[in-house]
Amino acid sequence: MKFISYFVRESSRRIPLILHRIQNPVHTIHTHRSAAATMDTTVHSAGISEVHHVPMSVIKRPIPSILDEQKVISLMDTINGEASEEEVPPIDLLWITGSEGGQYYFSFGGCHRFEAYRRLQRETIKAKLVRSTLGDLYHYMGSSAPKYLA
Ligand SMILES: Nc1ncnc2c1ncn2[C@@H]1O[C@H](COP(=O)(O)OP(=O)(O)OP(=O)(O)O)[C@@H](O)[C@H]1O
Repeated sequence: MKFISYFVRESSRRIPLILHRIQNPVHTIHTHRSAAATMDTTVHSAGISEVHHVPMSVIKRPIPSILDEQKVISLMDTINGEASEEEVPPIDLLWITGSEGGQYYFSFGGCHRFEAYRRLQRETIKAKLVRSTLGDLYHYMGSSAPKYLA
């Protein structure tokens, strides 16, 4: 019994240490899957387990959000709580490589979570990166999709 509890404790310590650097400016991947991250996936990110800490400054949100103020405030409280932040799942980002090699991160959903992280002046937000193409962006933006990526 003592051995089992030692093993469980040691394993759970190791999980958050699985950190890698993949590319700038998205520095880290972790494969730790919280209950929220596991259960609260979208159709786009259902097969993606890696969660990245993506700098807020690199995320493009071309469509303005319509926000429920109470929900933003409630999310800010949850995110600020040391124990409760895990209850907020990662947002999805469309990750597009431009024709000249630049990396672009577009966000369409996750409006309330993004706004809560923004108001809290967090430098990064938890996100799943959904590999996407300019064609995918056209689905969201039609002809307003940025031409500089093509
Ligand atoms: N205090 C809270 N208020 C609202 N959602 C919370 C809160 N704490 C944790 N959550 C979780 O955060 C997620 C919020 O996702 P939700 O789809 O409701 O909003 P959003 O994606 O940020 O905004 P939108 O759907 O408008 O784009 C849910 O998975 C919810 O369970």
